[in-house]
Amino acid sequence: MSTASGTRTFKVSVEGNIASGKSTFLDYFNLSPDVEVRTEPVEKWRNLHGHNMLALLYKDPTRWALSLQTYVQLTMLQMHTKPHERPITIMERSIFSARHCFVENLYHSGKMPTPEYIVLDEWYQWLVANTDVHVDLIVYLRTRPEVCLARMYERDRKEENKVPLAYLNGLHELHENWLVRQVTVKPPAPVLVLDANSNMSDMEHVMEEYREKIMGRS
Ligand SMILES: Cc1cc2cn([C@H]3C[C@H](O)[C@@H](CO)O3)c(=O)nc2[nH]1
Repeated sequence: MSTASGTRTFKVSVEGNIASGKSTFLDYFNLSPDVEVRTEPVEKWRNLHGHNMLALLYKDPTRWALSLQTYVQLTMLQMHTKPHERPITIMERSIFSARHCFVENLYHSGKMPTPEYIVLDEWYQWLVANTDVHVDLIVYLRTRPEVCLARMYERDRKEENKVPLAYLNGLHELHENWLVRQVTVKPPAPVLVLDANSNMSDMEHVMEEYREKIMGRS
């Protein structure tokens, strides 16, 4: 994918569980003029023409999982395909984690009926085959679910205030299967695994190292 000015864009997706530290990690890259950071469009999911799709999901997942995940898939596709202005684009999550982590988790935890799961997968398979959603590198912020649970409650996003550890455990295992064990589907790009359990502010040196790794690969 080339930028408007014609140079090739290096595309990175930062993956990880809920409250694994992605926003903090992305903040470190927001400083560089060569990097465009594209954060997860969670505000769109919280206000779709006045409807809070995220709140609806957590209130009644079986009723609303398809609606939210269909809209997530659209907003992630928009994030992948928006014209790239800078040599490096770093995205918060991707159409891939939408499908292989969040949709999979809802389905395998019995919150999404099989026909709805198949409809989402048909859309996903067509989009991946017919649009340019490629990424060149995945950075996986690897955490223990208990660490995410504590950070999630500390962040205190109102829709998430009843999300149980079991939900984070499910998402964790799916990230591990996808990005580390690679037993289910192969990741779409090489994976850099970063241990994100310690407090992000203690990780300045690690962030610096990763910034060099990512800038070096671009
Ligand atoms: C790609 C993708 C991200 C994503 C986030 N979420 C939820 C988890 C968090 O509570 C919130 C912000 O990441 O949205 C979801 O239900 N489905 C998703 N799919």
